[in-house]
Amino acid sequence: MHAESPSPPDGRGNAAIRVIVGAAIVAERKVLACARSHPPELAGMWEFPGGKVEPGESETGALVRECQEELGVRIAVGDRIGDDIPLGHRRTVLKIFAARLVDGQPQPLEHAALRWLDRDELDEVPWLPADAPIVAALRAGPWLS
Ligand SMILES: Nc1nc2c([nH]c(=O)n2[C@H]2C[C@H](O)[C@@H](COP(=O)(O)OP(=O)(O)OP(=O)(O)O)O2)c(=O)[nH]1
Repeated sequence: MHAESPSPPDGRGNAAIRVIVGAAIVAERKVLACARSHPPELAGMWEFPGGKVEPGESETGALVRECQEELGVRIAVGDRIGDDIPLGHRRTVLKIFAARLVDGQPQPLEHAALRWLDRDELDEVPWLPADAPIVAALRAGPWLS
């Protein structure tokens, strides 16, 4: 028996940390918001496209893959927005990156709906609760101005 030490906030040196990456895709001063279609308890809540970083994958690589799978687009990944966000599940963090479209127009291949939101529209959709600090950072920061 041993006491577990707290997870380091950035996951460095701890392979057990699960990272979920999300893309704040910005175009013409608007950010792309996506309505989840599953699981039932999350359906209808809005998020940034993304998902789990798979073993052996970089965070950027995972984000590019997820946006291709979910939206049918190629993105270029930019700077981090906000800090690591601990999720409810043990040892899971959410990291959001700014991104821009390189090829294609987003299609809701896995989501129930997509919306481009300008700064004044950010509160018009029910975001997943964990995304609140990112939405606040988008409102306060340079990305949508
Ligand atoms: N993609 C994404 N997930 C988010 C956000 N905010 C947030 O709390 N989450 C949570 C919801 C889910 O519990 C988890 C992501 O799981 P997921 O099901 O989208 O990941 P995935 O596509 O790799 O999973 P899978 O369906 O392939 O099993 O992170 C967000 O803005 N974007």
